[in-house]
Amino acid sequence: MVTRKTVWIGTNWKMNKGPAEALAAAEALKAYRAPDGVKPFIITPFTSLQAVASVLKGADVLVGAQNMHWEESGSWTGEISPGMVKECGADIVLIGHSERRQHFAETDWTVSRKMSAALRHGLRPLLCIGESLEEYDFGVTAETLSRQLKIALHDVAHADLPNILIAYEPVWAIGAGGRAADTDCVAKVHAGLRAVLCEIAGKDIGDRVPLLYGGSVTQDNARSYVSQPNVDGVFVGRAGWSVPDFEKLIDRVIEERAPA
Ligand SMILES: O=C(COP(=O)(O)O)[C@@H](O)CO
Repeated sequence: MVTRKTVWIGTNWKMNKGPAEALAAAEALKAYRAPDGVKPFIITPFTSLQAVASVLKGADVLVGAQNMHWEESGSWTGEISPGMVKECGADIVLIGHSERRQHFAETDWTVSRKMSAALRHGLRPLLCIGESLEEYDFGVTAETLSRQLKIALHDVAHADLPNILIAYEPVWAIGAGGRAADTDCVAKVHAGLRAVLCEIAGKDIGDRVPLLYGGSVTQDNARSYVSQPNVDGVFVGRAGWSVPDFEKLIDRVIEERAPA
C-alpha cells in the first residue's frame, strides 16, 4: 500500500487585507472542503486574527498569526504575546520570516525563544529559514540553514518536533523581485534539512517533521515542489492572496497526487 503524505498548503497575507477584507475572505473560505490529506492554512494580520479565527473555527482552513513575542506579558510596546495569539483563536504562528529577520532585527536567538514559547502555549510554530542571495552565491546555503535550524530548535523537546512546520524560503526567491527556486535545488536542500533533523532528533522523529517550500510559488510550479520526496507542502504569498486563486492552487497541487 502506498502511504500518501499530508500536504500543507498555506498563504501568508503579509501586510494586506484590513479587517473588512479579511473577514470577507474568511467567510468565503468557511465552506471550503479541503481534499483528503491536504491541510490548508492562512496567516493573517493581527488586526483580523480574532475575527478570522472565529469565522473559521471548525472549518478545514487553519488560521495563524504572522509573529509574536516570546514573553508572557510586560513592557514590550507594540508586541503581541503568545497567550494573546492563542486567545485570538490561532492554530499556527509564523516565526522567523525573512522579512522580520531582514527589516525588524529578528535573530536566531529571538527565533529560538519564540519557538519554545509558541509550543508552551499550544500553538503550532511555522519556522521560516532561508539563505540570502549573498550566502547562496558564496555557497554556504547548507551551513546557513543548518545554523538557523539548530539554534531555532535548540530548546524544543524532540517529541514536539512533529508538531511544528518548517518552511525553507530562500530570501532571493521571495516577493515581486524574487525568482522561484529550481525544483532540483529545493529537493537537494530539503534532503539536507531532513538529514539535519534526523541528526538532531533521530530518524523516527526527524522523518516526521513537515518541510514546506516558499518563495514565488505559483499555480504552475506548486505541484512540482510537492512531488519531491522531502517536500510536504508549499507556503505561498502573492499566489494565495485571493481566495479563488488559493483554492485553485490547492487543486493544481492535488492533480499531481498518485492514488493511495
Ligand atoms: O514570503 C513568502 C513568499 O512570498 P511570495 O509572494 O510567494 O514570493 C512566504 O512567506 C509565503 O508567504
